[in-house]
Amino acid sequence: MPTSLEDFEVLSTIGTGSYGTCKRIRRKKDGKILVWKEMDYGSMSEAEKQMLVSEVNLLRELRHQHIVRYYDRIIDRSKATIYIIMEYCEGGDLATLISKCRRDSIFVEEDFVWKMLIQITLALKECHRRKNGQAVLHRDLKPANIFLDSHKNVKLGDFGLARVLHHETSFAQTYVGTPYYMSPELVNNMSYNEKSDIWALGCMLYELCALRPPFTASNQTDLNRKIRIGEFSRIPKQYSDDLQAVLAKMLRVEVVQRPGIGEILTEPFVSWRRSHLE
Ligand SMILES: CN(C)CCCNS(=O)(=O)c1cccc(Nc2nc(OCC3CCCCC3)c3[nH]cnc3n2)c1
Repeated sequence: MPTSLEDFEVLSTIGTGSYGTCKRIRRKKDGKILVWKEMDYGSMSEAEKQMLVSEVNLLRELRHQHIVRYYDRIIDRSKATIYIIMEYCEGGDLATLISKCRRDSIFVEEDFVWKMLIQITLALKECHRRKNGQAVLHRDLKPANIFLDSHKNVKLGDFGLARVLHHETSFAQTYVGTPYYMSPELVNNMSYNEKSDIWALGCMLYELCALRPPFTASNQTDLNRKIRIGEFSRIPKQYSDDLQAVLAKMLRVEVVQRPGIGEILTEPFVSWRRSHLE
């Protein structure tokens, strides 16, 4: 019996993202709280619909403790809408957490930053693991795509949907928000690669500490220049030199000098902390 909309009760709207609306829902048969993301595919071309189908199929394959779990999808042809049913992350997103810390002038605990580093790196490791030759590069690593569960563990979210939006129909979404986390290789119009996700992770962890991105500017040209130079101030003094050192490696302008997923996980103070976290 395929899943239908009637199997769920809509509880509230969490927010509207670049691709549609996210709602908190309750599954009637067992009361489980989930979310669904409503996407209107009415204005998509056949090619885009095909991309959406393949992205949702990739989502279905990603099973990992630090990746938001995909449950199911419902297609309502009468409304040209697809509902993607996913795990509900009670702790909200990292963007909201950072803006609250900035507003209240409180810094994130160093142990939480290390936990973020380890758990997001493990999630990226799963994504980069080649699935029949198809690497699922995230392409859109940013605080608004990192969610927390009820135990403040990381859940990397909104996979693939970011890629679907990089298609021309989502012109508006592509240019919403400043790409603070753009890597030097992307600024230089080179190809996106696994280490571009490492750069974005470095930017995100830096922002978690400093409550602002490592590179900021009032226009794209100045931002690109700063990213190409790659100079940034140390994270606030209450954070350790160890943490500063790891972030500095992840923010190396030269791709070949930037550590890969494996090197990060074998960094002495990362593996030590990892053993203490698990
Ligand atoms: C843009 N923000 C101001 C949004 C305000 C809303 N706060 S918040 O910090 O996201 C928040 C608050 C409480 C619970 C949750 N849980 C949650 N949210 C998801 O997506 C949020 C959605 C992403 C696209 C943009 C709109 C919001 C999930 N996706 C899969 N599981 C999810 N669990 C999120």
